[in-house]
Amino acid sequence: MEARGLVKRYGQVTAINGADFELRPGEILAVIGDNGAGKSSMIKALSGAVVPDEGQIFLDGQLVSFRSPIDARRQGIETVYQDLAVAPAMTIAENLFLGREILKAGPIAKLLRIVDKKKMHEEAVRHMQGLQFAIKSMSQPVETLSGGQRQGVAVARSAAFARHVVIMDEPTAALGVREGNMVLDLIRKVRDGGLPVILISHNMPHVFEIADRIHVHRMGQRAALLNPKQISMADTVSVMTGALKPDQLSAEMLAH
Ligand SMILES: Nc1ncnc2c1ncn2[C@@H]1O[C@H](COP(=O)(O)OP(=O)(O)OP(=O)(O)O)[C@@H](O)[C@H]1O
Repeated sequence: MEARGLVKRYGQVTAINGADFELRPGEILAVIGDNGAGKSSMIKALSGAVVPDEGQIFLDGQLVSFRSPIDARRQGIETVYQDLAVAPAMTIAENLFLGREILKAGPIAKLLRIVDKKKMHEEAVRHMQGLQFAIKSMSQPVETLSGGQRQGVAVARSAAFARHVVIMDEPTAALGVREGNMVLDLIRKVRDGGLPVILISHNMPHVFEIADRIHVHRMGQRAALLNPKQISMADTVSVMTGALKPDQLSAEMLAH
């Protein structure tokens, strides 16, 4: 996924100020930036939640434009939001297929929208096993799971339906250490399964643990693309706050 020169203004405020973006196949790209840097606005433009005033978005080299999140979803982009976006009273299997239920075969079943619970259950088991997600039963209501497991269900759902990109907005923010690590593992599995991941996070240790490249956002733009294997966390934070300019960094610290 690529974007060139994205702009979004809210009255006097320019939330996205000519931002470029690039996500490569098979990578986890972390997006970091101070509060108000415009990360969410850019991510919303990439996921159809905001229509940019200017700029272009490309998927596999093709120009695309999203009028809504549903539009972006149809084109293979799934987003996991930080606020544990699952339906607590429904089972894991039902949550995985929420809004995309598999209907039973035949015209009457289709007309009456009779869902094929057995098939959904089987598919859910297959998919969760593929992600090595340890759950006793897919018929368990999501409210009986821990916070980390719930977020795991949201991640698994996005991975099941995304064809191009999975976007995760602070997926570990509400979680404890062990649960956060579990979600990080799951994100790695999503990448290793072939889907590139955009991870918006304020959690530097998580970013450094998992990201292949780091997009630093500052004042509505991409300030730098960093190589987490070559730059320290302290220098990364300095780039984020503007204390360190990208041209003061060595070539290896920059990602290409
Ligand atoms: N719907 C809106 N209406 C008006 N101003 C907005 C709107 N959304 C964002 N902004 C403004 O745009 C700027 C960028 O906000 P944005 O939420 O994109 O930043 P952020 O980097 O995601 O911040 P945070 O890390 O705090 O979530 C801010 O000044 C914000 O007040």
